[in-house]
Amino acid sequence: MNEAEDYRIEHDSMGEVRVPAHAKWRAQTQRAVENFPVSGQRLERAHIEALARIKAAAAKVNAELGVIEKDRAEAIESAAEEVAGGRWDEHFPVDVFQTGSGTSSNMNTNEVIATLATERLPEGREVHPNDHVNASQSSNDVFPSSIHIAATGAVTRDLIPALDHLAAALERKSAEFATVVKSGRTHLMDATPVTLGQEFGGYAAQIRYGVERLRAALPRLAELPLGGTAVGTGINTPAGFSAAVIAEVARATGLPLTEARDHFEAQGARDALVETSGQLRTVAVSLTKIANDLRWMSSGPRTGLAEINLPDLQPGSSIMPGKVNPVIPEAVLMVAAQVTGNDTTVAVAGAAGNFELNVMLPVMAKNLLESVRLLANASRLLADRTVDGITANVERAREYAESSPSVVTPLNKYIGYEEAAKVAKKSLAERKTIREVVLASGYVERGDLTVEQLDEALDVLRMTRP
Ligand SMILES: O=C(O)C[C@H](O)C(=O)O
Repeated sequence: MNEAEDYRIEHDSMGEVRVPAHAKWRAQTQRAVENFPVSGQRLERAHIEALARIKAAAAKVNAELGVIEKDRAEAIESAAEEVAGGRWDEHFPVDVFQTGSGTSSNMNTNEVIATLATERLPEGREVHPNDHVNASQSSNDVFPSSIHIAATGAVTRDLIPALDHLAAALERKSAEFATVVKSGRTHLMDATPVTLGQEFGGYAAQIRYGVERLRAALPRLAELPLGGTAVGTGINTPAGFSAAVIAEVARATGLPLTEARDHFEAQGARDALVETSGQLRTVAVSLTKIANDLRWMSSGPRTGLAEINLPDLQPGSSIMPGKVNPVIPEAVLMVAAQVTGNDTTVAVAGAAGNFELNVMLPVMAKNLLESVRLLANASRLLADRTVDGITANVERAREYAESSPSVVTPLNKYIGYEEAAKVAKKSLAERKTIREVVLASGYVERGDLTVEQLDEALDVLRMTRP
């Protein structure tokens, strides 16, 4: 710490440490602050809350099981509630890139709560960070449990509602654009017609499936290793502790948390975090496809596709007057890139478990929780600031659909694929419509099809509902 700063002396099992006078944390946190000045990034708010919820529940159950005294337990519970509520976040200074088990953050939580709890008790009645706040626990079960709690909360309360919101916005546009016919594109080349409504319906389904994917991962994400303590065996934990603490945290948070079915899987591996991150990556991939389609369809206004208009949100250029850019889809694309990168980090970290513990836990937490937050915010912005305000350039979209050489496709059944290909090429070479070429090429006279059949076959809206 800074020499000029006011300090007090704290102790831990390694000796004395100078701690800033104002700090609620103690010696082990201070050592971690000095050992890990790496990124300047701290635990996410939801993560601190989850740690504190575990400490409150553990204190209650420890008192019920006779592990700690009632007055200390009540003081810990009350202090932990305040920490959970966010009042003491600035007293969580430890960098994310720290000890791989999260011991420094677990001890940071123990120390802050011990200080706050001691302040609530009569003079001389101390609360010890290890003996009381951490009683019946280890970082190895508490810290991963806190990640699972925070992630379950963030996925169910932030991300899934945000994705539902985006899907609903896309579904409204799908209905609004049900009869707006446009050229389909495959390989970025003109294909047979679709409606804009069909495209938006597809986007909505992508997002709905993303929600299904996340819900499918939730039962495993919500399984907690709590009670396994150091290596999954539950050493130093009284019988019944694990189930009772998890039930208490589930009650306090309203989340569907359960005890790990296998405490050795739950302690040695973090596969459920990897799985959830993979589902987040799929959502990011869906958003990338949607954002890119919106950018292409709104490109122009003169020299691009210009089939749709996105709402004008801000001047796009510092030098080109009047230019407006698709800024929200661009932000969404960057979020998706970040989430994809975060997923790689989570996967690499997830693969790094050895024997009874994974020691890349804080970085998994940071990346997973950041991905959830970014995706939730980006989905809401995309819905509210872009999708809701999209309008269609109906005429232009129809013009493209009608001029696509691929509208010749329904003629296959009358004149065969090879003749139809000749018609398509001729229409392009001679800059004529398919209809004009068919009429000029004698197919009607030869009895291959009637003019009525030709008009019906070339009806672009009909082609979208064969
Ligand atoms: O901090 C703990 O409770 C355990 C630590 O992570 C360890 O296994 O060395």
